[in-house]
Amino acid sequence: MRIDVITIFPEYLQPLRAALLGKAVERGLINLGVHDLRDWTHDVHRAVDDAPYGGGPGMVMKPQVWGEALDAVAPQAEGDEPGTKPRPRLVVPTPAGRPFTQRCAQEYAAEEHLIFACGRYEGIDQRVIDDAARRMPVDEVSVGDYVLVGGEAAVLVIVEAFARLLPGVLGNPTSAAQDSFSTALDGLLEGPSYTRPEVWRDLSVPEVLLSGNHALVDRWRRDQALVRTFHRRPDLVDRLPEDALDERDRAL
Ligand SMILES: N#Cc1c(-c2ccc3ccn(Cc4ccccn4)c3c2)n[nH]c1N
Repeated sequence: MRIDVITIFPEYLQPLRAALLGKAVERGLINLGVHDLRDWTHDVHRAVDDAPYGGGPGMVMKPQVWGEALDAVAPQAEGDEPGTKPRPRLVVPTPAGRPFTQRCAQEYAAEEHLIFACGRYEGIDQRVIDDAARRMPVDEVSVGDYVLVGGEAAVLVIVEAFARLLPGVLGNPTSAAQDSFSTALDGLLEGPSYTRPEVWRDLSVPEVLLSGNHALVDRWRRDQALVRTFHRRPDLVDRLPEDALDERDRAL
C-alpha cells in the first residue's frame, strides 16, 4: 500500500516511521511519502493561507498551493490507460467530517493508494476537495467530536487504525479479529484483560479465567463485553444483531 501525506509540518508525521508502523515501512508493507505543502508555493513568504471570504476569524488554506500539491502527488497522466495505476483515495481530516470508524479503517486497509491532506488554520478552501473529487474518491472524516489544531494528529490516528489491519503488520494477526468494534464481537467493546500474577495488591484475577474451561471463559468474556458496552457505549448495544438480543438480556 502507498500512503502520501501532505502537510506544513512534515516532522509531525515522524511517528509513522517508529515502532510497529515503522517496521511495516522498513519491510515495504507500506510505501510512505510525507510532503511539505510549502514546496508548492512560489512566493518569498511561502504563503499557504489567506483571509476567509465572507469574513470571520482565522485564515483559510489557499486552493492554488493545494491544487498543485495534489496534482503532483496524484498525477493524472494524460493518456493513462484506465486501471494501469491504482486510483488514489483522498482523505481529508476535518471536524466537520463523517465519523471515522473501525469500518472506515477496514475499508482503507483494502485501498492501494491513500493520500492524506492535513489542513491547518480554519481548514482548506472547499474548492480543493471539490476539484479533487472530479478525479478521485474523497472522504472528509472526523476522528472525534472535539476540535484539534490541525489534521496531522488525526492522520496518525487514522493510519494506525487501518495499518494494523494490513497482513503482516501485527505480530499476531488473530488479535485484531477480537478487537472492540469487530464483527466477532458484534461491534461491542472488549471486556477486561488480566495477566500474571494471580493476586496483585490483594486484587485477584477472576476465578473463571483460571478454570481452563474455555466455554465458561468465552461466556464470561461475552457477558463482560455486554456489561461494559451497556455502561460505556449504550448506543452500541442498541445495534446488536437480532440473534444476540437474548444473551444481552441474560447478561444485563
Ligand atoms: N479529523 C479531525 C478533526 C479536527 C481537525 C482536522 C483538520 C484540521 C485543519 C484545521 N483544523 C483546525 C480547525 C479549527 C476550527 C475549525 C476547523 N478546523 C483541523 C481540525 N479537529 N477535530 C477532529 N476530530
